Amino acid sequence: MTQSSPFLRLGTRGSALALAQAYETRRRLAAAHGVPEDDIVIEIIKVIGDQILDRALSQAGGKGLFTKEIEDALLEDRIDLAVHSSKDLPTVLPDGLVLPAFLPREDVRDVLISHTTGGLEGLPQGGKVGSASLRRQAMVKRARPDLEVALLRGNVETRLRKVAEGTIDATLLALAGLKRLGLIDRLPDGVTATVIDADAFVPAVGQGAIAIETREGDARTRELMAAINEPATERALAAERAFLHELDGSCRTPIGGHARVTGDRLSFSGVILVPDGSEAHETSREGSVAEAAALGADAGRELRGRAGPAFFAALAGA
Ligand SMILES: NCc1[nH]cc(CCC(=O)O)c1CC(=O)O
Repeated sequence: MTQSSPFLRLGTRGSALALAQAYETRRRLAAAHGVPEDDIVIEIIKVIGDQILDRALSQAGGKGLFTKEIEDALLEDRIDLAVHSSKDLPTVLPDGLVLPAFLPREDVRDVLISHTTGGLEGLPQGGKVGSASLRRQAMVKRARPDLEVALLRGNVETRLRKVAEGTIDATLLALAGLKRLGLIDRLPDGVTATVIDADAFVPAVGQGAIAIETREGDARTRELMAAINEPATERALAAERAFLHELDGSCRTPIGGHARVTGDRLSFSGVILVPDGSEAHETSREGSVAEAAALGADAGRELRGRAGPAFFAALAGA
């Protein structure tokens, strides 16, 4: 095939993690359709979220900061598919875009990176935990009110280095990211990784799952994507994204949502917290995978009702 007509044009951010996900997607597509990997061209697209490193993204406009420029490229027909961390995707897509495939999910759990062993319980009294995630900050405060949480942004390697250098006592990262980067087995000297149970520390909606976005009207690409979709992950994401959609489109709510699919059954756990961890509301659902989105939405509505307007008003003013 000539360079002017590749089999597919794949768009991605340029971070090491984004590229690892793009390569995995390309590998699966090439294998599924019997084409050389070189026929799937990777276009690296700069996004605003990668350039804002000095403040919490929730303050900089929240969701969409990692996706806007890539979605523009899709809408303008400069690429055929975009590869995203599901976690970074808003629950409402721009008109004309769809998510026709989710790849088999990596481990959904968070990992505590620290000098000490014993996970969160092993951290020193009053220790400092760096994270840019409102969910992780609130869950840390809930488990250990004595700990100080500090904003820590930057890519995975930068965050690991901050712990290694002792600027902070610990940080939390997605195990999925560490695995995809091959970092889990070569952490900097002196730091330990402790995987945290997903029931105790509910992961972010979409954590560990790669989502493929395409134009709604591009039947060819959508059909090509169907070959790499994993239904169990797609169903889990339907539940989690419906839950998130009921509660927050803005990325300002500390929120966790996690669905597990076993055969045709789905179980879902969701939690919302206030940023200092002093208040939390949790719920769960069990049901058929066929009603994934309805289960997630119903769980979201329950928590919205239980938390009440004052909970959300306090977040908006935070
Ligand atoms: N917000 C950044 C981001 N988006 C997805 C991942 C990890 C990979 C994943 O969850 O699929 C990360 C880094 C992290 O949270 O440690």
